[in-house]
Amino acid sequence: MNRLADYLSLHLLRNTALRNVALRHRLAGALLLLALLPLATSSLIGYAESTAAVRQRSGALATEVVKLVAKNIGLEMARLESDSEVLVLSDRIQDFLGDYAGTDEAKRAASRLALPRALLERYGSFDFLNQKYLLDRDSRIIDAQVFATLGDGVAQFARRAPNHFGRPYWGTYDNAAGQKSMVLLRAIYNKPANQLVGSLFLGVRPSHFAATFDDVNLGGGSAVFVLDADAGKVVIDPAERSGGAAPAAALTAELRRSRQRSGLAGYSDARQGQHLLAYAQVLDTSWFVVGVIPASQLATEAQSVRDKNVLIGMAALLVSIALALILARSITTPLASLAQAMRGIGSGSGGGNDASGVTLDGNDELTALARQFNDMAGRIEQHQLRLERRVGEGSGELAAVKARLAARSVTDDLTGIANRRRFDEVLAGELAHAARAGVPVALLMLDVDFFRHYNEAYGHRQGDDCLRRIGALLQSHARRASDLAARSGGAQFVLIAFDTDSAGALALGEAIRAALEALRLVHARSPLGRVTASIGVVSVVPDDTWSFAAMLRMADQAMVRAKERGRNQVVGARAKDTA
Ligand SMILES: Nc1nc2c(ncn2[C@@H]2O[C@H](COP(=O)(O)OP(=O)(O)OP(=O)(O)O)[C@@H](O)[C@H]2O)c(=O)[nH]1
Repeated sequence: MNRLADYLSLHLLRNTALRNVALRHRLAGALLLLALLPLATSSLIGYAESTAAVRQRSGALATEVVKLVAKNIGLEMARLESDSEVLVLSDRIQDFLGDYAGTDEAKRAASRLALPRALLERYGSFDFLNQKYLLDRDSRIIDAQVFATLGDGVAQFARRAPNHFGRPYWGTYDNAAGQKSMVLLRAIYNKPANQLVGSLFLGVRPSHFAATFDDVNLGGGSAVFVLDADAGKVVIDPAERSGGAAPAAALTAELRRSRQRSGLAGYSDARQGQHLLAYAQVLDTSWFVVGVIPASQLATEAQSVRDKNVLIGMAALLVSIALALILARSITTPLASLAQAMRGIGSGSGGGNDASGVTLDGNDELTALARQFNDMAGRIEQHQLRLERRVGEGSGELAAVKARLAARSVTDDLTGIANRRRFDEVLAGELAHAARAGVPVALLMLDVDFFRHYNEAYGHRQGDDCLRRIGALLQSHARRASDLAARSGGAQFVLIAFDTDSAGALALGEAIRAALEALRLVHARSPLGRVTASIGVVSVVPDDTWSFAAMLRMADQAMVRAKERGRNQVVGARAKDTA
């Protein structure tokens, strides 16, 4: 897994734009992604669920509310029922109804007058009852004052009312004058005979029930009312809106379809759009308490939940951006100072901003790295100092060695005076110099006489000593800085004398010869009895045509002639020697 991650991050992305993005931006991006992914996911889920949650919560609430309203209406109805029961079971009403059902015309007439009065005495003070009648066995109103049309309507209502198994029946009734009533219809039996003697018709104003829930509110745009599913119309509406609280037909269809006593449904209204519908049946009636909430209101509530979510999300995003930046900088800043310190080492200006190197507080890997780096920088610095010291010492030694080598390359090992190489260099230089200056330069060539015999007679070591003494002698005759005495090979020496003409050169040669002879170095095998030398001398004012080799040849020829003439003498070069 790690290897795969390494491969993806280091190799696959090597040449992509990502590798060109600064480290702190990449780190911040990674941290942001970590923070954003769960945030975005939860926001999406929250967004999707908020509508459903609001709908469910509102629906549950509305269902509870309508159930409560239905229960309260039911309780009020039960109160009216029990009150009416007390009335119809009273001896007075029972007796009057018994008389009315009898055959005694006088009693019938008296009870016809007494029954409405008894009813009025009982219910006359209740405003909410807009109709109160006692009906005979044939459902005719027992009241001579009542108009025929009204009487017919009530009689029809009573006859059509379903048998309610001895319990009161509740229905709705609109009379000819346009009055709406919630009607309690109670059958009255003669107690002793258990015989149906008539019924009680009590019309309750809808507003009486409406008062039990007119302050119930399910939110803006919503409505609570009572619908008669049998009649397909709104029967109690506290708001008393014109045209009904809602399209009764659509709601009725929905209630009939669901066949539940209470529940939640949706319905669509072409005029007002989508609605949520909560309903609860009033016990033992075809009435339903209905709560209607427009979907637009739910959407508004859901939107406010979402707005809150978005606000919280934005705040969390800002916090995570700030944290990501802080975290990224906490990594990249120490790295940057490490990199700067490394650049410092690379350019030779030290391990850090100051002598103590990189200073990082903390206990993390970067601090450990900085500590190791400081150690390493310190060691490198020590090492560098040691190296510099050794190079310094070495360069002194080297210069001495070089000087020694240089000196050795131009010095004759045996005699310590200049060697043939040095002689060649100097002679060439002097010739050029003299040519420029237009002055003579002289060359003396000295060869020790019978030296082979000397070696043979005294040994090679003494021969060396002899050569050393001759070298020193010659050196002592090189008086000017530009003069040079050199051993040109074997028992042969040369002397260059600048600005010296032929006469001067001959005189110098003679001085050398005499000085050697004056040393009185015994040479038994020489006819001369001591160490002597033959010297060839040449002096020229050189021009560009003069070569070094030609001058050597002339001196050599002069020296050979000195040998031929008997040795131990100085001979000057002749003009023909130049040929
Ligand atoms: N001891 C010693 N002898 C050397 C050295 N270099 C050359 N010789 C000897 O010097 C001698 C030079 O001999 P030549 O110049 O040929 O002849 P010569 O015996 O000097 O006689 P003439 O030059 O004819 O007078 C040789 O015997 C060499 O061996 C040296 O460094 N030390």
